[in-house]
Amino acid sequence: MPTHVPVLNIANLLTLSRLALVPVFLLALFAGTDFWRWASAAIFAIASITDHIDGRIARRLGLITDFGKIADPIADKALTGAALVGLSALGELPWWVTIVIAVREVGVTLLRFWVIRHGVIPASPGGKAKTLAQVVAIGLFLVPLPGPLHVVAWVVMATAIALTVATGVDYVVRAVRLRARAKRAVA
Ligand SMILES: O=P(O)(O)OC[C@H](O)CO
Repeated sequence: MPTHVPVLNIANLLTLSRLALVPVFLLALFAGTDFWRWASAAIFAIASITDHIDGRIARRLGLITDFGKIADPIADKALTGAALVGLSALGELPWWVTIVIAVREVGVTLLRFWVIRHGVIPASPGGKAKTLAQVVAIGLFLVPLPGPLHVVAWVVMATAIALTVATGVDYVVRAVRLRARAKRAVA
């Protein structure tokens, strides 16, 4: 692993490109035509794929940075948050779903900054599974599915909500433990 890893490396640039795609995605979602609706789903899919790729590249090329550990989940949350708010604003997803997920995602981000003096809490395997479930659920809501298949979208969304809440609680426990360890170390 290189001793000094530049922050502006290919993995972090991919993460930043995911953030840059958020306003483009929203413009397409609210354009109001079938073509742009499919385009919004495609943009969402492309941006979500960069989430998978940036982590792999960072690990394979030894480009892991603290900036990446913080920016990667924030970029994911900006993309999924924009999609959830957009779908709720369009009346296609109940607001309570968006609010439950948003409270957890903002809360975990604040938690990460709360303990940052003591260390970085990277994405856990559960957190990654949660993001995957959210992305698949949102993708199924974005593409115009025939009525019966909408049930599938809801089953995946229910799984995503359960994982969102469970991993949120897990991060609270991790943050409290990290702080307690750090305090014991200076005592
Ligand atoms: O659950 P979080 O906040 O760690 O987010 C997980 C990331 O989105 C995985 O890329």
